[in-house]
Amino acid sequence: MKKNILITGGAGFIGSHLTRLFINKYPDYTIVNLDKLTYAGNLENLKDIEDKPNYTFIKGDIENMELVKSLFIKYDFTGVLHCAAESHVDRSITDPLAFVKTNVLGTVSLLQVAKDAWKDNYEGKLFYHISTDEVYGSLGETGFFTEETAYDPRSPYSASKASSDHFVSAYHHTYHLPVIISNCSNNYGPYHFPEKLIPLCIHNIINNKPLPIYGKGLNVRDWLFVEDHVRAIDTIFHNGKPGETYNIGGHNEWKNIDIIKELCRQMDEKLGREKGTSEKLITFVKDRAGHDLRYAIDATKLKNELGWQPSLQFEEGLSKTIDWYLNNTEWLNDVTSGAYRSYYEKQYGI
Ligand SMILES: Cc1cn([C@H]2C[C@H](O)[C@@H](COP(=O)(O)OP(=O)(O)O[C@H]3O[C@H](C)C(=O)[C@H](O)[C@H]3O)O2)c(=O)[nH]c1=O
Repeated sequence: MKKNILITGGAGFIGSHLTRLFINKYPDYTIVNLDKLTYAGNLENLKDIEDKPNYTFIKGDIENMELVKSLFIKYDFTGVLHCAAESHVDRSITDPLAFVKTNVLGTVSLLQVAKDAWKDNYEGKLFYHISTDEVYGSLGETGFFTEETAYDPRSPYSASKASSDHFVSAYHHTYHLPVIISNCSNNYGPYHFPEKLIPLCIHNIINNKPLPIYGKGLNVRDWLFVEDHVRAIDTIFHNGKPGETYNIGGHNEWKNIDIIKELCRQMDEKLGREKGTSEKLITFVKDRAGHDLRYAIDATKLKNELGWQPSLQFEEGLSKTIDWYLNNTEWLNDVTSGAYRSYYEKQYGI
């Protein structure tokens, strides 16, 4: 069946994996990727699919309602997969307003355009918001987030995502816009911008730089391979129930210090370095302000209702991820040096 779908933030980490999956799996779909190409959005992430006939890239901001309206008119979208977001918690602590702008105002602008474009006939339409488990706040040493857990965001980043989730739900309740939200745990995998824990430490191990561990490294995250996440989004987009929320997680909890030790172990082996070499780079630094202790997802609803489960064991996913970075040092050097940005700045005039 033919569909025209708008993916926002398709040049980002999760967005590029999602775009690739949809382009390759659904040749009958027309996919329009609207991305502002901020520091974390990178067209190199989509090099392998950029010439596909069902793919179009538009450089632009989700807050630009005139632009988004014109795209709805031109492409007659039946679906929106909304990935565009500022995503780094540390950046949100130093610049909260940037997060309100993109994550809150950007999402509401998009909702408004979708509602206006679809208001005469919601049949077959879906606005899908890709969100985070951080909206639920922080867990103690036990328990899991379920879809019924009350929102309790604690960082400017999670507050902005919680707010955007609430707007998505509000458009459903007030205007009956068909929406779905999924809240996912920490992702890892290829094309992850090296400001986040895993790619940052891979980059630093390669370059023999310190591995900064906040506090004592005892905070816990539930890690999911990004390709498993986008498979879940695909399943939910096609089979989920409008108005519903789905939690997505890896059931794969690690203390930060343990995950970095595992990363060091694998990288010493792959780089042919003596055992214990990379661990010596571990450096405990000042803790993140308001650092959430633990996230863990109960993804039973997704498993029972839609049959999704993670496919990859963590050690294997981490090994695949490290191999990708070792084979793509040019990508890593470009995104850390700014060479890539200046190339696309010239190309797209930003
Ligand atoms: C960058 C960095 C992080 N950390 C700690 C902080 C966290 O406890 C853990 C992971 O940090 P990271 O910034 O990679 O990810 P989270 O803060 O958990 O948030 C991530 O996962 C959720 C679901 C999203 O929704 C966010 O968009 C995504 O960024 O390592 C360090 O100890 N050192 C460092 O240098």
